[in-house]
Amino acid sequence: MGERERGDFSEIPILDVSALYGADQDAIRATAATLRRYLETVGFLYVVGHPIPRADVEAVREASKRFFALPEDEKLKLKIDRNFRGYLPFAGSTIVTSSVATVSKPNQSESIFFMHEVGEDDPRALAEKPLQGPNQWPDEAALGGFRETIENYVGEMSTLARKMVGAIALSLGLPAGSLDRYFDQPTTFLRLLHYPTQPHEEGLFGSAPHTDYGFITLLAQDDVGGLEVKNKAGEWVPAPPIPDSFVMNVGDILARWSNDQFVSTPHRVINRSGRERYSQPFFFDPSMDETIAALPVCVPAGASPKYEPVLYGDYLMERIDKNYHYRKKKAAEAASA
Ligand SMILES: O=C(O)CCC(=O)C(=O)O
Ligand SMILES: [Fe+2]
Repeated sequence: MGERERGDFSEIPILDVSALYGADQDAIRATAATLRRYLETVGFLYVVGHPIPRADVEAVREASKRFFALPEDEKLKLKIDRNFRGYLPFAGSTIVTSSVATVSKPNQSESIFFMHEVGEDDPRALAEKPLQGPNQWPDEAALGGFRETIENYVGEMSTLARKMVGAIALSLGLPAGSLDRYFDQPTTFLRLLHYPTQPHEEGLFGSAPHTDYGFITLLAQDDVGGLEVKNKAGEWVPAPPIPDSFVMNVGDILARWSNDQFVSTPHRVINRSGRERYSQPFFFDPSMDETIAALPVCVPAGASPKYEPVLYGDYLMERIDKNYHYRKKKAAEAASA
């Protein structure tokens, strides 16, 4: 890709990140510089050359398939709770804050969320801080090894995400560790998604056009395809499966933090393959109690930042309450109380 402006792309670029795991400073800088270009122009890229074993990605996919194959009443025992952990049944979320389209039909997917683990006796859970509590795990008797598989993957993905945090800092000309403190207690979501094959129907999506809320997303998908990313011309550019890659994208808080230097690009899923699709996005976000204010390096001299500073926890709660049916009623009640 040459000099290009934001949104001017017709395919999703591929970045080999293996240099980030070595000691060659020139190679690290070159990787960071390329990353910067992709985050500025596309907001999406494939990450290859990472050290996460294919078997660990596939183990999560197999665990996901086993979970979604359970009877609905078993899955509903883990129904998503006030801390946003658990099972979201088919047609349980509608994206209403989309800037891309007026969305009314429910997403054609079911999913289960696992967030960063917060034990019942953790001060954050005891203080009833929003979105801080334990995960809901399936019965070991029904799905042996499930929790271990998920927790191992979350550990590996967190390490990769921290590598990318360092590369993003470097890409902006900051010291590699300069953003680390924002992720001391990261807000993480592993979402396991199951998309049945869907009928041809206007305005019907597996995942309706949206942008992601957080900092970065690292997504593993199976070999079915169906993810599409919107370019400046309004075309939906496919992000087809590439073996051993993660699709990485900029979320809204990274765009905001970068004063819109980096772009949070709309994307959607339509699964008309005739096959079931499984994907596993991992969302890696700042600590809830960190304030996100425009990075000075991203604000032109003499200009003011485009956005007010925001506490990440407040920002996230607002986004989540707007987007999920099951929370809307509660949020409205709280607002009128
Ligand atoms: O399943 C996918 O490929 C994308 C899912 C997605 O965009 C999301 O959950 O935010
Ligand atoms: Fe997304």
